[in-house]
Amino acid sequence: MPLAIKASKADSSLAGKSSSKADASLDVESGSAGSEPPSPWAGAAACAGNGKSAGSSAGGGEQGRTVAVTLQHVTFDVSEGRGRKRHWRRLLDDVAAAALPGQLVAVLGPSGSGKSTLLDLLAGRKTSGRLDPGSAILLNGQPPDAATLRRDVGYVEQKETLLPLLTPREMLLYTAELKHPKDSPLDAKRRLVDELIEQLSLEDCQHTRIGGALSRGISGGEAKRCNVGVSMIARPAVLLTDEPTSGLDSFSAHSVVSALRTLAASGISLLSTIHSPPPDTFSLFHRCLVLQKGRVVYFGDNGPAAEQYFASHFPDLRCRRPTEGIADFILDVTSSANKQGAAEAAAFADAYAASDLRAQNEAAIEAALAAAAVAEQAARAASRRGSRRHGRAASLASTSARRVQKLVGLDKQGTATPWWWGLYVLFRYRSGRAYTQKDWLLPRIISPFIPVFLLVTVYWSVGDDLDAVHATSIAAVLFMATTSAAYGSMGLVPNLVAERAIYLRERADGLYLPVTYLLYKVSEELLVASCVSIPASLLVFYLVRLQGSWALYWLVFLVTTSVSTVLALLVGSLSSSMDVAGAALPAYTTALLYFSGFLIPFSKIPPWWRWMAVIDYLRYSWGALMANQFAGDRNIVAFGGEPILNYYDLDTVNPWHWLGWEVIFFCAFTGLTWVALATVQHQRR
Ligand SMILES: Nc1ncnc2c1ncn2[C@@H]1O[C@H](COP(=O)(O)OP(=O)(O)OP(=O)(O)O)[C@@H](O)[C@H]1O
Repeated sequence: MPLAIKASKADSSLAGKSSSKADASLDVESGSAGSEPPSPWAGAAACAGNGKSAGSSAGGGEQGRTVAVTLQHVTFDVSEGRGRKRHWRRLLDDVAAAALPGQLVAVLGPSGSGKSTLLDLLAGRKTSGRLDPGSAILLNGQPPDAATLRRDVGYVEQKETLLPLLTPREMLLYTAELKHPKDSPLDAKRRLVDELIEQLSLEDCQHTRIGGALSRGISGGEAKRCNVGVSMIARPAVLLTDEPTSGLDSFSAHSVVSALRTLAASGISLLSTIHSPPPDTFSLFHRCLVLQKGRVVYFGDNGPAAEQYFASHFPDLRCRRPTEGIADFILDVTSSANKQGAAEAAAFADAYAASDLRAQNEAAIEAALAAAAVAEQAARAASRRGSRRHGRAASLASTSARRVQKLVGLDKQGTATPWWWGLYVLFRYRSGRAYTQKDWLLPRIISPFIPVFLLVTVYWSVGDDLDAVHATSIAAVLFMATTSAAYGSMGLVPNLVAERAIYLRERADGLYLPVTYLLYKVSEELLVASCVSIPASLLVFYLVRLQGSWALYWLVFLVTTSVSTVLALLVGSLSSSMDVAGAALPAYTTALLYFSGFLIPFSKIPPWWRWMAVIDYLRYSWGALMANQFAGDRNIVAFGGEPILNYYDLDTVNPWHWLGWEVIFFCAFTGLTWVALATVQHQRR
């Protein structure tokens, strides 16, 4: 257990005196493994020198562009509680730090210290809270607009969002096809993928299926590195990674951080949150930013400099154990201080606030900003268009987090490729692979034939004798055919909910528009459903000996399946979880069966429920099938001497018109699903 941090209560003069020694470390080489970059602030010059600023460079994927990230006075609050108990809680308090080109910066701190919040803010992905007007989050000295964030900042979420059926190579190429302009040659995209596979050491698993929770695939470390590769496809100048080593053994964790280090060496500014890395892995980071309860406890070089800082500012602090890494030590002493009380918890941050190290860091950030401003000015002069865009850029520094999110979240409509290209790529890579997988294909082919088998064997040739008893059986056959089409799509819901994290990440990355995803999903399912529906409807129609037009029977069956498919998509996009979706769709479909006209004829439905029958798409399906079957002379007398269509209030129905109504339902549900996919947010950050 660490000693109580008595020294932390020392006044600022103590901190100031002792810091001078530690602060000298800013000018020396990083104590971490490897050689680059030579000085902590070397990137500032690089960024000023390349003349390409975040606001002025051309489209994403441009190699050699460098971007310095600077944070000044970043203060962020979220609201908690309801009604009169509502209050603001401070998650980040006056944070100042920087990540310069070529630097790998570790963001460290006890659980709940605000590490992910900081990354989310940097990426513009925070969906709630307010950023203090004095906060400045700048890329090359400029508040970024949505397009700049999308182009220059890559974000690797903690949980992998990879497509289980693809291999790492296919996953990267698929992302490249959507993230780069459609006109850029496929060979160039392949070369980029080759380069990333090499940088991330994915050669051995590049042709192995990624797999998922239930199917064996690549290892955890390989999946993490592939996840990083997906974010690197657009060649962002800044990469943010949230706990890239979580859940990995020490060897895999080291390989992931080594890969990040390689990426940093190519000029990327990299910030990564990390938890308890092994000492040799942590030594790969150039700099570290330590947060405690949202305040900066240390920002400086990793390795001996950090050790020296803590030793000189807190002489009463326990010594580092022989086998303990500096990251574990910092985490242990800050977490213990959190448990000891508010004064102890604040002591580390208070000491840093009063230290020369902080003053030096702030001066260096100012210098980096000045250098970036010179580069920006040159770039602006070179491009009037760039200048106009710059003028329009909303000030991220003085905006609320909701606005930040609006800039890059729901408003994020910009994609690198047109919608039809997105549809082609989704279909080619995702559907192309799904169609070859028996786990995906067989349930969709076999399940429609189960009700067909039952209908055919139970009602074999029943249509040969059109008497009152058989007419009732045929009405039941048509009702069951409708019901099976409605329930058949329910199996899609779990797949949709499970895929949501991938959809949200791909949308946030600007890979495609909601309408593209919707069209891909609907066409992927309906292509299979159309093929299966032909033999299924032929079997029922001719073996049960139904009458009327087979084409109409098939079309009604197909359109009903289509409506239920879109409905499954709608429920999947609206439901917050698998449990909700699993309960909502069967409940809604069962309610529709009551009002479909078979169980209760329309005129016998209580008046206050008739509206439900009017908007019940199954009523139009079954009604159209009945009108097709019993039209004209076939409208035989059934129940109580009444012709069957009259009994069911279907005597005036034109089956083609009712099929048209079904098509209208299909369009309406498709529109609603599009709105749901575009607006409903399930991830609150
Ligand atoms: N939108 C929000 N609304 C309310 N509280 C939030 C919100 N976002 C984050 N928090 C809270 O802020 C604190 C910091 O969260 P954050 O995820 O940034 O911590 P962290 O340092 O990344 O923690 P960990 O290491 O455990 O992942 C936590 O207590 C979290 O519950």
